[in-house]
Amino acid sequence: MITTGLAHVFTSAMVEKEACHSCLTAVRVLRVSLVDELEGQIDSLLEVLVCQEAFTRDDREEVLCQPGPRARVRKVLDILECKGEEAAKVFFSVRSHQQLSHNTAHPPSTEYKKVQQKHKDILRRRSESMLFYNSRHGEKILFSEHYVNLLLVDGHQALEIKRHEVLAFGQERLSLQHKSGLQRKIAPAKLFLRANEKRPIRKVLVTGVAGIGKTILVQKILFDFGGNKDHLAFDFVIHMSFRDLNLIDKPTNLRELVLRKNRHLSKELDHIFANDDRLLIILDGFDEFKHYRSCDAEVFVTEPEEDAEVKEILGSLLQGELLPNASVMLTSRPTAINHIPVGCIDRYVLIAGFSLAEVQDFFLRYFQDATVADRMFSTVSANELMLTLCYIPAFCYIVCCILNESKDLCIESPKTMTDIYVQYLVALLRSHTQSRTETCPEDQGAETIQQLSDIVLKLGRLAFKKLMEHQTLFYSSDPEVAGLERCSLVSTFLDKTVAQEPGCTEEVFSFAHLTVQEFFAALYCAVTDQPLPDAIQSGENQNNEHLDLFSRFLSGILSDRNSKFLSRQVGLGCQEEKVEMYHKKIITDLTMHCQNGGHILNCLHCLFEQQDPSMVLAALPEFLRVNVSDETLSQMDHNAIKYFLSLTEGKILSELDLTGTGVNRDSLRDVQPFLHRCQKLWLGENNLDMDAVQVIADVLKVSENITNLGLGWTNIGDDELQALCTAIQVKKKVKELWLEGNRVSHRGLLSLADLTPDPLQTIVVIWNNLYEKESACVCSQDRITVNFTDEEMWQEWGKWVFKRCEVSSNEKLLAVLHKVCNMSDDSLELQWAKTFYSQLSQLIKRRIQCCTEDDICKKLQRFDRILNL
Ligand SMILES: Nc1ncnc2c1ncn2[C@@H]1O[C@H](COP(=O)(O)OP(=O)(O)OP(=O)(O)O)[C@@H](O)[C@H]1O
Repeated sequence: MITTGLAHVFTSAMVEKEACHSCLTAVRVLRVSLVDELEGQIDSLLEVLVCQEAFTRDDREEVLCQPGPRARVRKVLDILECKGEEAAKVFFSVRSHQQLSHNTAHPPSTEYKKVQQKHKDILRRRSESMLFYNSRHGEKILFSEHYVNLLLVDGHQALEIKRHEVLAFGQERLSLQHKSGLQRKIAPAKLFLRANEKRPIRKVLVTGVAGIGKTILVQKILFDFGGNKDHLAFDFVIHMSFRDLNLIDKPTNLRELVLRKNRHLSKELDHIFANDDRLLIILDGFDEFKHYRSCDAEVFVTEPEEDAEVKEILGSLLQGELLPNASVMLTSRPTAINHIPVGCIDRYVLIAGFSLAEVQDFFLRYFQDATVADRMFSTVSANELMLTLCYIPAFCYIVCCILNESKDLCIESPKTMTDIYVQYLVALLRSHTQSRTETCPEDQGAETIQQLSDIVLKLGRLAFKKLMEHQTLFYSSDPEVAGLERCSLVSTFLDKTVAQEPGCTEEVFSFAHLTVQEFFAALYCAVTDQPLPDAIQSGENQNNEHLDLFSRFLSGILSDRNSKFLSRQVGLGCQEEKVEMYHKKIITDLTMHCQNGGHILNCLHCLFEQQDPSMVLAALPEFLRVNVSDETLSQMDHNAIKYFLSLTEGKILSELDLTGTGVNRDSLRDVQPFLHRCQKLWLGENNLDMDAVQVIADVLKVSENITNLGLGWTNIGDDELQALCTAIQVKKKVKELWLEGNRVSHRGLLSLADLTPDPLQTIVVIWNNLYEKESACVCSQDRITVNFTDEEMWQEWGKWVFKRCEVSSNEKLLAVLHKVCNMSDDSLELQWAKTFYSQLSQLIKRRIQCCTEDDICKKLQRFDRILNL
């Protein structure tokens, strides 16, 4: 134990006289006055002596056996005399602390108050500009105008919640933030207060992933304290950052550490330390401390003037050996927290970032103009993936910068998801490598571009391997993860949660979001000789939906502009053969899906990511069939679809299948300019109100092409049908109208009567509000089908559905099976139905044989059983 600095151990004039002697002599000389002085605090003094191991438990028992406090003090002094000089030193040090904290009862002097005000003014001045990533030197962005509330919550995060968050998208991701914050939200000013807590909260650890706002929270506390706005009950707040502390490489002491940046405190520092219960010390960025692994060493200092290594001084402060009553706020990324001395933290706080309202507020403050902010925010919300990561303020900031630059400089704005992620990666790498190497001379130059790209590749490898294994959480025991732990940059991208399992705790890592993992995986695949996953190489839609985003990112990274950008910024060049191979693959897939009507959405996204119109010309399929059915489409999906449709301008679309995609009036208006080019337009299983039907009617009025229109299960009633019939009358092109599962009654059927047999040759109205007798006269025209009797027509239908099933993934196949297995027994007796269902059953069996996912396999088996009953 280091226990020097005896000048502060003795406080009275008498002590000064004795200072030349040893502590043991002082115990003897001061015996009488010590008994008087300490009788009121002997119990607490005794506890501290035991804690500091100057006294054993047996010593304590011996003291406590004495009758009354004065006798106890005498016993302590007796024991000290037996123990010798070291123990006497500790005793005086403890006594000195007790005296100092006793002094706090005195009202603060005028000088103390003056220095306090000066310190506040300085803090306010220092924190009034926002510390934005990459903000230009001298640029003044007012903190008060740009700070957005951060969501602070108590405690650790459960693993299940973490898993859910890593997988949630867009609005859902941001509303999870909101919900999880509701019960546990803390205001920055209340960090050191907790209801129902007997023990004071002195040591608070604030954690959160890279860029979540830890440093900005520190700034907020300093800013509010400086402006007398906070309600933190402290006289002084002293801020130190580990980046800065890294520059000190010789022994120093707490007094010097404080004065380095706060010379103005020198005159009153003794009093500030003496009033340590009114002092808050903020230590920011523990994970950046070059000695963070050795902070829990058992070497302590107990006096502010005692020289020691920085890590020893800070370790003592955190563990309450030095200024035991001072409050300390420590911030750190989760990666480093298990190097924080165990047991010293009274409260764990997690910064969860922004929820939707804060993201909007951020945009408003950034753009400073409500209209521009709204416009920019809608651009981001239209892009679900982009919105997902906006819960991280740094991401939010980078997105705004990118949008702003493209607005101001008229440069190309980021068009695709990959563009944004690439910029995010580069901005984080730049910001973190610069600041770290600048402040760690011993590391200087170590993190060269080469090393940077090595780390990115290591992360990419981990992301890729785990993605292929369908894993989003990785345990520290995994060798792949263990190999990464020692790189400082890794924590910029990997988030750490501590999992509490019965009997043990384990660290669990994840990327900030699954999309970030997919991005890194794609980057790895693009720049190394790692072969493409089989499922992607084959171009089949089956069993590879979990790789959809991965393949979009891959396409984006292999695109000309992003590959050049990445090679310039991170030194990672894409493999030339891969660029070409992927190019060809997109063209082949596009052609194939257009021809066979397979689900094409992901392929359209890959095309969109490339932003190369020549690829569509190269594809030139004979038919244009665009099947994006059975998936609720987001705005991003619409953008990819529209991009393709606009590139094929002037071409007839043999089919556009928007079945079960959640389209409504607005989304139909969005694609309206393209709809008239369709021959077959399938819009079934979407809830279509009169406004949506009106959009379809408008298209029908001008289209020379639409011959088949599918509106099954769209909740259409007689009025909507009437509107459609009027529109069909204009061009008289529609030949087939599918209206199964709606609310059409006899009245609706009457409005169809005029359109049969010309132009409408087939109208399917099974499962509507029709009663046999009533509709018998209209249905006597055999063009209108109200049940399954028309063998030939249903045979055609069966063929069409079956073809679709063949090119569908297992998940889509299951969605179709849900629909088509809902038939009455009578209908199943028909010949077409027998053929159809037996083909289907064979297809299911084939799929079961090569299905690798258990749950899907079980569902397929269930349908197989139903079909074979
Ligand atoms: N509350 C906030 N209001 C406005 N902007 C914020 C806020 N919090 C963070 N930011 C933005 O995010 C950036 C990163 O924040 P900050 O440096 O505080 O993150 P951090 O958690 O300390 O990250 P790291 O662990 O990487 O050091 C800031 O530079 C700022 O642009």
